[in-house]
Amino acid sequence: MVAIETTDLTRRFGEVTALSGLTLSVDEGALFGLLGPNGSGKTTTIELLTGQREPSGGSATVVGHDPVTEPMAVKRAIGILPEREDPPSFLTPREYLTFVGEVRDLGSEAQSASEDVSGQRPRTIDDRIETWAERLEFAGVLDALSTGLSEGERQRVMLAAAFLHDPDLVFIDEPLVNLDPIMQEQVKAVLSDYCERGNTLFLSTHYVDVAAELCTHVGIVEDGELVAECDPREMSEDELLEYFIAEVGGERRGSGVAVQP
Ligand SMILES: Nc1ncnc2c1ncn2[C@@H]1O[C@H](COP(=O)(O)OP(=O)(O)OP(=O)(O)O)[C@@H](O)[C@H]1O
Repeated sequence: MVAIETTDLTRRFGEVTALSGLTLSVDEGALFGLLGPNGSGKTTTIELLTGQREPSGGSATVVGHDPVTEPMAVKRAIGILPEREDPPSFLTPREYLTFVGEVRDLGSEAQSASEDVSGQRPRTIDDRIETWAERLEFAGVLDALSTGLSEGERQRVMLAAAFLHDPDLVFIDEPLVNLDPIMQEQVKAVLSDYCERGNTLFLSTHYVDVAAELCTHVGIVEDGELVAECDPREMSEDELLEYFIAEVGGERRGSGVAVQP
């Protein structure tokens, strides 16, 4: 089954073509990585697929829904962590996640009986929050004001918010920014585990090593165009880096092509 399908998806901002004729298919259960240098159209793609922006041309289907005509159906079915999002500074992570849980209708009996990504069956929103806080190691700051959280702690709270309602499909724009190497490993394990359970992840990243290590399918974008697709499991990280460099212009550019420090 296909989770995401796009045909000639295009978005222009005045004179700038942020995305040009993207045609792509992502299977259910894939850990898909949209890999591209800065300004190549990754965030715009996520915005179009999640119904946050309308395309200038082309079409898309996300878990069977059109993000232009059925944005609310798409919103209900997915989780999302945009590139720059923080919990509100005057709320604690627990308060914020409780709010998200209420918005996601997790208080109802039917929802609270469902199995979450960890295979457990949390009964209440607070059980879910505790489970994610343990998994992503922010239990110690659950009741602290978010204004005092580190960048990495905020990122983990927002990750928990994206997964809280056990969606079948999650979009994450640059999943590992702001995380220390130990937390990166923890989050990678959560993401892989999520897909091994048959769910689908759509990541955007400009880090080749993230795509090489995590993804089952990579699409390389450059100047708003999909220039190549590959299975990173069939190549080493160095080979993917070489492939990427060859596809995005032949030279390694400090601003865009990157392996994490
Ligand atoms: N709201 C906007 N108004 C005008 N131009 C925009 C807007 N959003 C994006 N763009 C332009 O569209 C192009 C693609 O931007 P986008 O943010 O999708 O790239 P990206 O691959 O996510 O970049 P990065 O890795 O730096 O986040 C860029 O040239 C950007 O300047």
